[in-house]
Amino acid sequence: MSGVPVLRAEGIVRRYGAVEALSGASLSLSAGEAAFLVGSNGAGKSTLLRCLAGWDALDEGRVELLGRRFDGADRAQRTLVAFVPDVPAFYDDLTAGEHVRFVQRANRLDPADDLAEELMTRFGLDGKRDLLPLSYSRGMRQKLALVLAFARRPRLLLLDEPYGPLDPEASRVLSALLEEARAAGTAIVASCHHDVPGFCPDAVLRLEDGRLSAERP
Ligand SMILES: Nc1ncnc2c1ncn2[C@@H]1O[C@H](COP(=O)(O)OP(=O)(O)OP(=O)(O)O)[C@@H](O)[C@H]1O
Repeated sequence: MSGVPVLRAEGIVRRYGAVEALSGASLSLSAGEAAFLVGSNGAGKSTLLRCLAGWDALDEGRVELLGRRFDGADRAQRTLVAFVPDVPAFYDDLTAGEHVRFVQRANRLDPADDLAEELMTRFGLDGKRDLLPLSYSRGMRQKLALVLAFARRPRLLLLDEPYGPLDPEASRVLSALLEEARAAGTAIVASCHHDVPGFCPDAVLRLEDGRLSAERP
């Protein structure tokens, strides 16, 4: 499969009524490539990430995951993708630790694989596993969502404003995790309004008026 991009999007159009949020967005990312998605408020960043994740239907265009059309319907394909939206959602009645176990089971991860536990510790959540995410602060919920996403070792990682609510220490942890995921061959798209500490993307994707342009530093 070498040479086949992990993610390829061609001519994505997404409309909300009369508003055309995306007007033909195209991109391609290989294994181990990380792109930051930038653009002003309302430029369409969240919309693009939701379309790439298979959460929103496209009005036109096509998304391919490892060379196969992807629309979020196929379970096996879905296990390859992790998406952390701008406001992560959790089950009301499950503790943080139960979320971790649920994601491990749902994705058939090896129970002996303690990456999730290691991630909980790196984000300082190891003493908070018996609490409900509802009782977490916004930054703690973001950390838990990131733990659940990275623990799956996805081929494609999509992150909507992942640094937003994180404190400087947690931001450094996230940058280190992105670096490790990139080294392991994960393709990454993360929307960001600012430069972040400790991580330099391979490409910057700029959304303007629903159109996407790529800059490779
Ligand atoms: N559910 C919706 N219904 C109607 N319009 C929507 C919906 N979601 C997004 N839009 C519109 O689509 C456009 C793109 O919105 P989107 O949230 O993707 O932008 P964004 O770049 O993520 O913005 P921000 O930086 O503020 O998070 C905006 O004009 C927005 O008003």
